[in-house]
Amino acid sequence: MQYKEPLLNIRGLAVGYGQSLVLSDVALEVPEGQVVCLMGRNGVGKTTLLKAIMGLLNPRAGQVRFAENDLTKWAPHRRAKAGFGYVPQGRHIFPYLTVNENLLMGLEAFPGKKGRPEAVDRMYTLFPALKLNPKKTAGTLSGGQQQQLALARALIRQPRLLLLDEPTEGIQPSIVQEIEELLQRLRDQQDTTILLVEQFLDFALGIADYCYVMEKGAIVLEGTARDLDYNLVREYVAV
Ligand SMILES: Nc1ncnc2c1ncn2[C@@H]1O[C@H](COP(=O)(O)OP(=O)(O)OP(=O)(O)O)[C@@H](O)[C@H]1O
Repeated sequence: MQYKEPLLNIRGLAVGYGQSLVLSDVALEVPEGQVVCLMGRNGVGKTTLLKAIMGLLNPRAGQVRFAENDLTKWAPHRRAKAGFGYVPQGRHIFPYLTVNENLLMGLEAFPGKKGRPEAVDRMYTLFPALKLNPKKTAGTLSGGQQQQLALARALIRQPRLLLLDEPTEGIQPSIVQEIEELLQRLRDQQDTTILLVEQFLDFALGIADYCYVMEKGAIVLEGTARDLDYNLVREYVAV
């Protein structure tokens, strides 16, 4: 059978800040249509890896391949156009803009995109809580609603690969469950491929097809969510 390259294919990635090297020789694959989760304690390098994948940090070695193209030297906006959607840690919504304006900002870099009202309506169908408050200033929403808005702003462009940095951080359990259901629906119905950074173990194992565990800038454990040793993963993730 012919080898099919995973949608996202990271090889030998080394990334650092100034003198310090944070990631070394990281290899990670995200097959099309799957949810892959990256876990690990605070400070092991998960956000650094997502930023390097998004093109916000330049790697010192290694390759980022997407849909069989080498994107390693591509700028972030070019990766976004190629189909990357990124929801950073801390959400980074525009607090002084309304919910509706935040959603439209998701399309801003894509002036040629037609069907804006349809795109916005699609997001309101996915996130009914946002539909209740389209004119509300985003900064006054609850943490859970802000997270939903950040997700919607990334999803409005229908990215082929969604990069999510700790979507459950600081969010109440009922909204965590809503986000879990949404990610499952995205994977199952819309065929969105997801790379999720997450420290909330039950959430991660509940949604992921495949998991990587990171320690001190290197992948130390990987496997399907079903086969991974729960207690061992917990040891790596527990503070
Ligand atoms: N802008 C920066 N300049 C210098 N060092 C940084 C910078 N950002 C992160 N680091 C360092 O890189 C290492 C990895 O940080 P990173 O944020 O990638 O970890 P993380 O696993 O995502 O942790 P967290 O869950 O706390 O976000 C840490 O030691 C951190 O202090």
